Amino acid sequence: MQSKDHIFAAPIAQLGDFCFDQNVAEVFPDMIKRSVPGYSNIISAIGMMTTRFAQPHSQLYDLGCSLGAATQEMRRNLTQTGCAIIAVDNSAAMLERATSHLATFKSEVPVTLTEADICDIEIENASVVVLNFTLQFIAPDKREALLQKIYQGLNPGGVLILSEKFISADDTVNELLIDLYHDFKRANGYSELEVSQKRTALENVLRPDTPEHHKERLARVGFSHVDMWFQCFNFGSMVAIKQATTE
Ligand SMILES: Nc1ncnc2c1ncn2[C@@H]1O[C@H](C[S@+](CC[C@H]([NH3+])C(=O)[O-])CC(=O)[O-])[C@@H](O)[C@H]1O
Ligand SMILES: O=C(O)C(=O)Cc1ccccc1
Repeated sequence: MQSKDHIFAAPIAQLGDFCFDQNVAEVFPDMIKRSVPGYSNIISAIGMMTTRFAQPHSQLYDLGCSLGAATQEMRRNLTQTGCAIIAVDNSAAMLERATSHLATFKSEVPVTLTEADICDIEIENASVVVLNFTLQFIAPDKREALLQKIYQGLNPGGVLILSEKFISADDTVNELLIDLYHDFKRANGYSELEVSQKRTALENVLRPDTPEHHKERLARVGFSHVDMWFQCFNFGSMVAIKQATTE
C-alpha cells in the first residue's frame, strides 16, 4: 500500500523548511508523481539513455536517489557487462526505503546504496551520471564544483542526465509557467493551501536556475554537447555529453 501525500493539507502555524524526513519518504512516490510534470517519462528515458551510454566495466551513479526509481530503471535497461550502480542520498529515511524497495526486484547488477552528501563522494570510471531533481537542492555556490567533479569522473563519451525545476529569464513566461504548474498540481488533487504552504516551505531549500545558466555552467566545466531533451512547464531534463575520444 502506498501512502498519499497530505503533508501540507492542514494549516501549519510555524512552517519550517522542507526536508526529506521520514514523513516525506513515506509518501514520496505519490508526492513526486503528483508534483513533477513528466516524472515517469523522464525515468523511462533514463533507462533508454542507460542502454545507449553505459560502457562495459564502468560505474553508473544515481545522485540524490531518493527511493531508487532511476537506479531501478538503469538496472533494468543495462545491457553491458561488468557494470555497477552507485546510488547516493544523504537522507537516512530515503535510503532505508530505497534499500527495501530495490530488494524487491531480481537483478544481477550490483547496486551500492551510500548515505552521503553527493558533494563529498568520489566519482570515477563513470559512463552514466544521473542528477534527477537533486542539483536544485545543493547550495548554489557548490553546484559548479559538483558538476566539475562529475565531468572529471566521466569517461569520454559518458553522459550526465540533469533534471531540474527551472526559472525562466523572461518574467512574463516565468509567471505563466509557474501558474500552469500550479494548475497541474490542483488538477492532481492538491488544494490551494497545500500548493501555497509547500511553495513557502521550499523557498530557502529548492533554488532553481535558468536553463541558460545550466547550459553555460555545463559548458564551462567541459561538456562539449549540452541541450534540453524534455521540458514541461517549469520542469525539464538536460543531457550533457563528454566528448568521445574518437570524435
Ligand atoms: N547534498 C545532498 N547529498 C545527497 N542527497 C541529497 C542532497 N541534497 C538533497 N539530496 C536528496 O536529493 C533527493 C531529491 S528528490 C530526487 C528524486 C529521485 N532522484 C528520483 O528520481 O526519484 C527530488 C525532489 O524531491 O524534488 C532527496 O532524496 C534528497 O534527500
Ligand atoms: O512540489 C513542488 O512544489 C515541487 O517543486 C516539486 C517537489 C517534489 C518533491 C519534493 C520537493 C519538491
